[in-house]
Amino acid sequence: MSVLLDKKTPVDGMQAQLNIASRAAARFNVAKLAPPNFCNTTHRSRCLAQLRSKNNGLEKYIFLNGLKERDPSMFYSLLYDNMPEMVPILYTPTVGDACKNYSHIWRRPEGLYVSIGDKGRIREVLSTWPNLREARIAVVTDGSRILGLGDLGANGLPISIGKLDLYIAGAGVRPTSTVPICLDLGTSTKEYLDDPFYIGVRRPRPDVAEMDEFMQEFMEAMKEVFPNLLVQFEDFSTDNAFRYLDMFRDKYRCFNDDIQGTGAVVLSGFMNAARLASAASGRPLSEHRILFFGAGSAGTGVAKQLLSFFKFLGLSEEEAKKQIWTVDSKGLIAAGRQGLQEHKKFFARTDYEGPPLTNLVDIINYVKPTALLGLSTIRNAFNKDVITAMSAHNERPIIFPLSNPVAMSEVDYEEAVEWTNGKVIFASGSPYASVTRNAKTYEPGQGNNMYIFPGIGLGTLLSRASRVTDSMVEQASIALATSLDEEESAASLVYPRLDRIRDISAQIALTVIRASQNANVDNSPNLRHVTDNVLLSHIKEQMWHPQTSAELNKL
Ligand SMILES: NC(=O)c1ccc[n+]([C@@H]2O[C@H](COP(=O)([O-])OP(=O)(O)OC[C@H]3O[C@@H](n4cnc5c(N)ncnc54)[C@H](O)[C@@H]3O)[C@@H](O)[C@H]2O)c1
Ligand SMILES: O=C(O)C[C@H](O)C(=O)O
Ligand SMILES: [Mg+2]
Repeated sequence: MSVLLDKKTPVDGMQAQLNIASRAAARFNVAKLAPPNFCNTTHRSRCLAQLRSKNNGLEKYIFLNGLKERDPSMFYSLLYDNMPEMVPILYTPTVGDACKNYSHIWRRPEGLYVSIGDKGRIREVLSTWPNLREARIAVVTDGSRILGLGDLGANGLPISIGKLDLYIAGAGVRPTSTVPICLDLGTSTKEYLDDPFYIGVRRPRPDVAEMDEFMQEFMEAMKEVFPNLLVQFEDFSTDNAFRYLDMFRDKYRCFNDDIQGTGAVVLSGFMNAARLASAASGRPLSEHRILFFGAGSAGTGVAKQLLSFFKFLGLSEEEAKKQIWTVDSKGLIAAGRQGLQEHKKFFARTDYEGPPLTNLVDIINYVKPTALLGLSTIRNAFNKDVITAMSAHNERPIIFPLSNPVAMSEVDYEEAVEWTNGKVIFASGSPYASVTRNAKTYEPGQGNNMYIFPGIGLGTLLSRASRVTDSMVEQASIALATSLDEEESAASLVYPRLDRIRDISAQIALTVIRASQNANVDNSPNLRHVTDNVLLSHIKEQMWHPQTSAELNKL
């Protein structure tokens, strides 16, 4: 049985190695040095009250980070029970602030840095990780495109930590089996190079050849040092994101969250959104027209995955491609444009030969899309004119401003509701609160890959799949789309509520395991011969659980 799988054990390993304080806390109880009226249940409420007393997101992040160090069992227990409140702090959007300021708020080592200077001895550096034997999932960033915030260099580590917290809380992956990694290759951001507190190497980023050599050595060393590891690539700048996925996906157990995870999560939300829009307009599903504003790693990854939406309806790949238009900073992407980057060529329109179309409203009036998806990092790009143009063509326009964090969102929920008279079908990358208008409450969806990667990871680990195949990712997407319960469907949601994420991750893991078996990349033969019900119970049994408050009390 895998080490991911022990249930209800207190957290130690990596935490204990890095957290002398947590051991001190354990001794504190044993030695009965607690204050006379100390009780863990009250202390739990005290911790929550302390969290809520902080004035801003970054302060809350720092508080939670400290709690994780002092008392990891309490931290995970609180996170598990309060995901809708705590996820936006540990993850998007506040993790963006934590990254930007990481060199200033840094308190202790909490992940693995592999620097460009380590080239030639990366294996040795990786071997210093405290929980070598237990390691199962690494989230690896090079800090070059953190959310929509640009090149944050070595400050990118919190994004890996935040993703892994979601694996732990959202899929029951054991904390000691997670490995947050930041590749410290320099930064092109002058502000950091000039900052006396900057924690990374002070140099510009390497050229492609040097970076490729580094990455080859890194991935080989990862496989040697952590033979059971799944690698999730996160927030690499677009060219590198595509290149390393292509270079490594058939050789190592890895996937790229921004390309594949985002593709899967948006396909899933789009399937539900298209049904709602078609119910209002009577338009056949196969006639949806999708306009992407932003054609980077995320935009292109999502567009490729959305081909499946049309293929499920019987369209060929060529026919499916015709339903998709892409826009970058130079306007509508047409095949005739000179110097198109490689990843933009696939969706470049061959049927547009006019002068460059650069204004989004003009593009909408030309394409007449049913859906507008933003992955551009351009705040407020979907202004009132844009949303009004979408409304003019659609009874219920599908508007997904997917850029993160909130400060990069193409449109805020309140405005989208206002400008469409409440008709919008909406999902954003970062969380928004519900909106009440004319006594009616509208609830936004959150189209964030956080709904997908925990289940893909869990399924990959339990099946011991040697690769993450396209079919595993696609099946994950379908499982998410069909996971809405009755109440969520009745409320016309396009994604399930976050507090159900564990159940959903289990469902996703099941389909990922089945897809790995169908692709013959699985290495857990026992799981092949059980029914889906038995497999689902097995998955749930394998999930790690933080201690409950009653269990904490017994310590
Ligand atoms: N919701 C999610 O789960 C999710 C997942 C991954 C990425 N994202 C977000 O998507 C955004 C983009 O990520 P990426 O990796 O693709 O980044 P990127 O920098 O590679 O892509 C940005 C794209 O937007 C285009 N763009 C920039 N300015 C523009 C303008 N003025 N007009 C039109 N297009 C413009 C660029 O040409 C490029 O094609 C980020 O904010 C990221 O946080 C969200
Ligand atoms: O990190 C997120 O919130 C989603 C996504 O991976 C992103 O890069 O924006
Ligand atoms: Mg990302």
